[in-house]
Amino acid sequence: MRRYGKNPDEDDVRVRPNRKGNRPRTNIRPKHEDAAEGLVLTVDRGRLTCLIEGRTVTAMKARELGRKSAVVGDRVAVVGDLSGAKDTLARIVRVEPRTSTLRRTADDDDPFERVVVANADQLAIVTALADPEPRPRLIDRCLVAAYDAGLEPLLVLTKSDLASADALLESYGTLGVPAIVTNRDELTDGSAAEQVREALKGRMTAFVGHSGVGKTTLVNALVPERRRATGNVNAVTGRGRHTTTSALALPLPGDAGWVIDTPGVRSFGLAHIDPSRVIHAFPDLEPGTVDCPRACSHDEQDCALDQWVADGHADPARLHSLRRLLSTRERREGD
Ligand SMILES: Nc1nc2c(ncn2[C@@H]2O[C@H](COP(=O)(O)OP(=O)(O)OP(=O)(O)O)[C@@H](O)[C@H]2O)c(=O)[nH]1
Ligand SMILES: [Zn+2]
Repeated sequence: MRRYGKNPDEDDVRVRPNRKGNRPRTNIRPKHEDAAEGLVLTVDRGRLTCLIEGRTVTAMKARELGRKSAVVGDRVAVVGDLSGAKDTLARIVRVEPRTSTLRRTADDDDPFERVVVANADQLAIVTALADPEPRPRLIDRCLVAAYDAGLEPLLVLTKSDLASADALLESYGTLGVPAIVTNRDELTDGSAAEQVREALKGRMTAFVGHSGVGKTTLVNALVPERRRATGNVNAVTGRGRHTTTSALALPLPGDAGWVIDTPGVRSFGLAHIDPSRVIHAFPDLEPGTVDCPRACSHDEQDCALDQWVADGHADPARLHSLRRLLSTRERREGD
C-alpha cells in the first residue's frame, strides 16, 4: 500500500471511506451543475489558464477545493465569468478524477512532492546526444517515473548532427522504449517533425528534459504557434518566457493530440515510487514476483525473480534492466 503522507492531491484517486458511516457526504455530488468543463493549460502563481470551449479563461481555485490542487492537464469544472475577457477571473469548483498523475519529489531545491502533470498518457524524455552529454541515470529516473505513473515512455534523442545515437539506442532497446532520433535541421525541413507528430497522435504527451537539450526547438517545430508565443511574452499566458516555472499544454495542429512542455529539469526525484507499480511495465517479469517476500524491492537476496529468470521464463537482460531502473531510486551525487 502506498502512503503519501498529507498530500492533498491523493483524494482524487481514492474515495475516502466515511468514518462515521452514518452521514453520507453531501458534497460528493457536484452542486455546480451549470459549471463549464475546462482543461488546465498552465498555472502561474495561483492563476490557472483554462481552455473552455475554445476560449482561454483565467481562473482561481474556489475555496471549497481546500488544499487540493489543480495542475496542468487537469479537467476542471469552472463557474463565474467565462468570457475570457481581460481582468476577469473565474472559479474552479471541481477537479475531475485523473487518469494519471506524473509526480516528482525531492529536488535539491525543492523538498516537496509535486504533481507535474495530470492525465498525460505518454512521457517524452528529451535527451541531447551531445551538448549537453546524455545522462543515462536521468533518463532511467524519468523512465521509472513514467512506469510508476502508468505513462508510456518515448525517447526523443536530439542533436544527432553532433553525435551518434547507437549506444543509447542499444542500451534502451532491451527496455523496449520506442526512440526517435532527430536534429534541428531535420525538424525544420519537416520530415522529423512528422515522425514525432505520428508518435504523439491522439495522445497527451508530457515532454521532460534537462535544460539545453533542444526541447524548445523540438516543441516549436511541433507547434508552430508556439514560436510566436515564446518570442517575448507568451500569447497564451501573457507572461515572459523566462519566468516559466509551470508546465504548459499546447494543442498539436489539427486536433492531433497535446504537447505538455515542462520546464527544464536538473533532476527527477523519485522518493514516491512504488516498485510494484514499476513492475507493471515488465509484463514478462511480473508473474515471477508471486513468490517474492512481502514488499520485495526486487533487488534483494530473496527476490524470486532470479529463479524466474534462471528457469528460463524471461530474458536475464530484462531483469538486469529492471534492477538498473529500480536502483536509480537511491540518490547519488549528480542526480
Ligand atoms: N547542434 C545542434 N544544436 C541544437 C539542436 N537543437 C537545438 N540546438 C541548440 O541547443 C541550444 C538549446 O536549445 P533549446 O531548444 O533552447 O533547448 P531547451 O532544451 O529548450 O533549453 P532550455 O530553454 O534551457 O530549457 C540552442 O543553442 C539551440 O540552438 C540540434 O539539433 N543540433
Ligand atoms: Zn522480488
